[in-house]
Amino acid sequence: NPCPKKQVITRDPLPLKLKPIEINLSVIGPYIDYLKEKQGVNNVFVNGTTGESMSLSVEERKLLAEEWCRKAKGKMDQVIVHVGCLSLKDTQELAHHAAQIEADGIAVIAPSFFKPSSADVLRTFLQEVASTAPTLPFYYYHVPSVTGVNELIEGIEKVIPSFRGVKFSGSDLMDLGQCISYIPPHWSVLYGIDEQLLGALVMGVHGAVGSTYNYVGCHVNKLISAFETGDLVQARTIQFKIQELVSFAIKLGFDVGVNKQLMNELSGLDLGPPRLPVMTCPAARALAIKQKYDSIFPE
Ligand SMILES: CC(=O)N[C@@H]([C@@H](O)[C@H](O)[C@H](O)CO)[C@@H](O)CC(=O)C(=O)O
Repeated sequence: NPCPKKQVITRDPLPLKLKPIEINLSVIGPYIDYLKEKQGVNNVFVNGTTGESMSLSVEERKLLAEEWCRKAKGKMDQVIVHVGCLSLKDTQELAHHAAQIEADGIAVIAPSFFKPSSADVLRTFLQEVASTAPTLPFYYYHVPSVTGVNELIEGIEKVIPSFRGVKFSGSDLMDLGQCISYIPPHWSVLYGIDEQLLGALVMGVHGAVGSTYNYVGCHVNKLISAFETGDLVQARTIQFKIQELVSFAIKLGFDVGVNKQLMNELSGLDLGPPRLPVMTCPAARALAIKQKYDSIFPE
């Protein structure tokens, strides 16, 4: 019988939301205060992965970047605005805008639908973007699935004089080490895998950009200080705690939507839900991760 009478539906029904979730600029100011005062975070990287940039319109990204820059003035050391889009024109428009609003730097990820066919092609894409904001420090947002970083950065300063470093979101320590050993002293490599930052610090990264720093920022600052003073036992202890939290979350299902909910719960601010196709985190999952957080990092 091709048409069974009974069907068992085991999936949770998807929420039917016809209108996209709107951005809420009013929470940015209070969120900056929370990051600074409660997490000891003094630099922000906005409109990246955690900020769901790829789900936002160019206009929305401009409004968000503007508000971050305005509210962070005098409070944060740096606001780096990620401006990468699938379209070169949109990326250029956002880069130009970031310069107008006096962001401290821009970062660009490689387009991921029509992927650049070689490092040379990607370098040309980045060069075209950088030329629209030539005075802004420029960071390449490296996600290894798109292209190798080392072939890309070799000689890049000749075509992008404003090049200042890489946001490195790969786990290959050989690739990372070669990137760090290549770069001049005025560039930075910012590491993007929170659960293995300590390994990257040993390799020589200069900083870290990560989603979990929204709520473990204060602990990561202690990890970095412990590393810098040579207290590896303490640095490892903190790193292992972060690993415990992340692996617990991954087992339950960890994505940008879950992160967003954790930011809500742990900041105490109403930052709202994510936008489709990122799904809102089920309440039970957020609660379980929050309880785990509280047990790993008691007040
Ligand atoms: C793929 C991804 O979202 N990576 C995160 C990490 O912080 C990641 O969530 C964390 O290491 C847990 O795996 C960040 O690198 C993303 C990030 O910094 C950004 O918002 O641009």
